[in-house]
Amino acid sequence: MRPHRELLRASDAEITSNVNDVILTLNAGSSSIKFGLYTFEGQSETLIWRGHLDLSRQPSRFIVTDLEQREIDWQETFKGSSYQDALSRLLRWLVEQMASFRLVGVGHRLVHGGVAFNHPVIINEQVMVSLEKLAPLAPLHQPPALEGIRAIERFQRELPQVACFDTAFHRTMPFEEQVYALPIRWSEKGIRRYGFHGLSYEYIANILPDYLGDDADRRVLVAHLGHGASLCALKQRKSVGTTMGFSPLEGMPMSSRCGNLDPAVLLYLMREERMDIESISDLLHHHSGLLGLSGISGDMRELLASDEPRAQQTVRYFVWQVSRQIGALTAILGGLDALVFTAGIGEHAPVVRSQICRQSSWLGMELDEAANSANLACISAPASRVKVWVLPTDEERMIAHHTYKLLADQRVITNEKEGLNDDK
Ligand SMILES: Nc1ncnc2c1ncn2[C@@H]1O[C@H](COP(=O)(O)OP(=O)(O)O)[C@@H](O)[C@H]1O
Ligand SMILES: CC(=O)OP(=O)(O)O
Ligand SMILES: [Mg+2]
Repeated sequence: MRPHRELLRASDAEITSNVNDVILTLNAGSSSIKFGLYTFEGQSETLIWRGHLDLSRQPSRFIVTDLEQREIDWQETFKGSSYQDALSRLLRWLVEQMASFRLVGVGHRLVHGGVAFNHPVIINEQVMVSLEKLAPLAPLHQPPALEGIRAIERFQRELPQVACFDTAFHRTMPFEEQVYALPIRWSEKGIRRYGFHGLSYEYIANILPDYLGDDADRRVLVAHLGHGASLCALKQRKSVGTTMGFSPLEGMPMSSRCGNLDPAVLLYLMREERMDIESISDLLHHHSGLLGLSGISGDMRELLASDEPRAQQTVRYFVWQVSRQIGALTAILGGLDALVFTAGIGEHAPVVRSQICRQSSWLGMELDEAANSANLACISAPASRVKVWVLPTDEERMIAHHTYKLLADQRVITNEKEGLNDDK
């Protein structure tokens, strides 16, 4: 199940770098930071270490693993539980590693790129001003990512940093997917559907031919089911529709986010319950979804392990809503050839996959339950008309790829190999 690195090659055949030069990737989430360290030999990136700082449980955890997923550093707890504390812990660890490596660039996942950012960009002050303006549209993700950029700037001022956008992959969606039925001037002002999880979908689109062969270009739905959850409809491996919209709140219910909601509910909460903007935002982002419905947990692992009827009802609700959206996006595609599960729930919860496929069996989807339980790559029965896959996503690799390519194209990273050889 390892990704086919060839597909993620930089197109410029000239690009090479010193093997000790590394790029750091940062993927800031609402309750975690995922990071990776990559070297670039020739034209393709190689992961050295990846790590995870989990702030959702106390004590906060800092874990670093190598290519074989062996833990190479493990700090059960570190002082404090804020995003700042986590970043400081990460930067301290990085300094310890710099005896063996030279950090030449940092790539960040920026959830929101608005209409302006269709491609990765090198970050400067002007870019930062634009990104800060977009922060209110993704309050769980954009502020921590911006904090990460500032922290790296304080750490090493001259280090080039690159922003890679979740929204960029969805710019191929047609007009019908990109606008709301508001007077068109609102769309021109940026009140439109952007879509998210784009780096994850781009990665899956890149590796699809390895698994699906020629069928990769047919009608494919990707279900990114993690802490946040969305679906993306792919035709010729380009996004033609997605469930998230203006912000990562739209679409399916998520860990603590509500998903689709009649806008009249918000008007009611303001008018009748006298709720202010901050409390509504807190309700929709932090207290809704699986957590709000079950009253138990927003973590699918805990819901699946619980005997409480409300936990089981919440899992059924999630399955129902995902299946509903599978039907809607299949209509946009005009039929379905393959369904791909990815991200935390998609990759690790066979029970949820099985229930979703059972509810979508009317589409011609039939699982091989043994393959599903074993988390194999192809989990559909041989006779299934719609093929079903489990493909682990890798947003970090996508960020590393974009960062290296952009910095090399712009000659911000230079080829020092010859110089090194001369020294020998
Ligand atoms: N073994 C598992 N079974 C069920 N759900 C799981 C499992 N492992 C992880 N998850 C779910 O995946 C979520 C995290 O997914 P992930 O893609 O890492 O999300 P994010 O990037 O948004 O933090 C958790 O909230 C948890 O509900
Ligand atoms: C956009 C989004 O919801 O991201 P995540 O799933 O990482 O929270
Ligand atoms: Mg994620």
